[in-house]
Amino acid sequence: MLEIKKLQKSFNLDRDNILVVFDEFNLKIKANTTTAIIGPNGCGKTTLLNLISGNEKADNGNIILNGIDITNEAEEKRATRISRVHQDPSKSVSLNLTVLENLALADKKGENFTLNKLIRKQKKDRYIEILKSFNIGLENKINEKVKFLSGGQRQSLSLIMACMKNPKLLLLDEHTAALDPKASALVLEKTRDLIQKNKITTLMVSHNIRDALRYSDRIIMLDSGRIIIDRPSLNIKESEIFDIYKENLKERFVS
Ligand SMILES: Nc1ncnc2c1ncn2[C@@H]1O[C@H](COP(=O)(O)OP(=O)(O)OP(=O)(O)O)[C@@H](O)[C@H]1O
Repeated sequence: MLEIKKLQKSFNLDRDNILVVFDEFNLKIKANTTTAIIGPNGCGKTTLLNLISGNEKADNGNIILNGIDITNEAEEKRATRISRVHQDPSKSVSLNLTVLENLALADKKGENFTLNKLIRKQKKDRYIEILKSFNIGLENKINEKVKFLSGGQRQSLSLIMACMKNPKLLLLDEHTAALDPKASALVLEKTRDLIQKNKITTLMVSHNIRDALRYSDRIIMLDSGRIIIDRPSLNIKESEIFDIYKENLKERFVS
């Protein structure tokens, strides 16, 4: 359902230096699966999500979502089908608006509206139901500004908002990296529930190999824009990933 064909992306660092991040990069992602993307700093994880979401433009190649070539589509247009949750909540939610106002905004993604007309009683009841089903007490904080919520509550809200319009593709960009271990575990559990319930195809970038393995069907490791591991998550151990990674680094420095 997501197909990336011969993707190329370089950045002009200065007049004489070009950094090639992806050179003829190919990837196929099956519908209703969760794929974890791991790899060292600078290997291209965020750039890949930026290219898929339209935040960065590809130099060449194709990105095809559900049979439609979206390579040249504007980010706003893609956003009606592709949702993203960032590590930094201020990129996903409006911190100075209330929980309810944020939900109303997410509900109107891709449409023209005025905020004060949005939150009618009927809608409010629906939003409260959605929050209740998440089961972390957010329904008691609907009129609270998001900046006063805990990190875990904020990321949970970001996630609910990202999934509200049933996206075809969900991009999780280290969305629990800034949380403490307990909040991170809670958000990851809730993420899995939401993805499974709504059957959302998901790409999850993570630096935590254990979480990546536990919460995905397939694990991909990138190194310098190349795939060096591509395995079902059930068929690979954390230690094996470290070994392959170390071996790859060694080869790179020897050659
Ligand atoms: N806008 C940009 N201009 C120049 N170079 C960039 C730009 N965006 C990314 N890069 C470079 O591209 C490479 C890949 O970056 P990217 O952020 O995708 O890596 P990453 O795997 O997400 O790393 P991290 O784990 O540190 O977040 C890095 O060398 C980075 O410095």
